[in-house]
Amino acid sequence: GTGVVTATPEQGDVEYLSPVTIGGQTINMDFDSGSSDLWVFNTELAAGSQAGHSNFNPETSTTFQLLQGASFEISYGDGSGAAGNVGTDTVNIGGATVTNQAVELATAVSSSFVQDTQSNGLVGLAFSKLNTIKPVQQKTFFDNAIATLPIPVFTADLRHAAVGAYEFGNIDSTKFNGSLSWTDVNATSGFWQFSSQQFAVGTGPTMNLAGGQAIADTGTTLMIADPSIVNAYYSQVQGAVNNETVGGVTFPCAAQLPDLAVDIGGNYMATVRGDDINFSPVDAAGTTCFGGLQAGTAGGLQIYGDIMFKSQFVAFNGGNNSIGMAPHQ
Ligand SMILES: O=C(Cc1ccccc1)Nn1cnc2ccccc21
Repeated sequence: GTGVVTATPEQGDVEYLSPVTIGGQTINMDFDSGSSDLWVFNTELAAGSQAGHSNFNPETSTTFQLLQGASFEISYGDGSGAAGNVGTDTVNIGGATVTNQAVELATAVSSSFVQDTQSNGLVGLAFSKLNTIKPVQQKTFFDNAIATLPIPVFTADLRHAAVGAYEFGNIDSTKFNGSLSWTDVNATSGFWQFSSQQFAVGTGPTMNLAGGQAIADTGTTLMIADPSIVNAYYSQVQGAVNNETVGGVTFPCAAQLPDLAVDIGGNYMATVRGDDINFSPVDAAGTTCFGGLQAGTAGGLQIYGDIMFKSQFVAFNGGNNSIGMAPHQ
């Protein structure tokens, strides 16, 4: 069957939380198309780390089974991470159910996860080759569910400061304008990766980024793009500066922000709304704002995170490794 769950933004759209039922226990988790581990806060964690969180209790689940000798250890691009043991249990996401899903029980989590008490773990939705479980790598929820879904797809409908949805096994065409533009994905890296070699700032000319590559990553808050894109963009924003102290580009919160169009696989120019690139104030007075578009390393892999998803409905097709995109309805 299909599955649909709400995707509720935290304050400031830092991340989106969705309800996941593990062994009959419903826990709000962060769906992450940029990684491939399903790990959860749980009663094995130190009490100080559990505080404030919903903690899965493997002992009260009648379907949980420990995966003897298995462990995981994951670290993310922002330096955060988690590690622990592994079991299997029945995982139900909005009706889409997998009976023997690898459920990773963190025994150690980094402080940024402990502090974010609304998030109680991650559901990795990138390719299973990135799963960190040893000695035997395990499959993601989507990989396990795909054979039972009417169509081998999950979709992300993330909104600015509003409740959206993740859906498995169905494409809800009432959620986007026009038709989806489909692009082949190169799964070699384990990410939902595609070429992105052109961009345009506002009504300006289309510019080239030879060899540009990007991933669709719901687990990243911002949009990390090549410095050439970031410089071209903020050259059009009065008062934009590279602010070392806060660690990125800031500008006056009153600034008029142009849209940014980025190429998706040579088939489609995805327009990211300028408003969504005004991410958050950095000062109490709300005078200076932090950009939702920030620079990665020149020539590096670009990370199209939630800032892009707020403008684009995205379908991930695991049947033929492609991504479909269209503006939100
Ligand atoms: O790790 C990344 C991408 C990233 C961010 C910053 C610098 C370099 C690369 N995103 N991500 C994907 N899942 C995540 C989970 C937690 C934190 C970040 C997460």
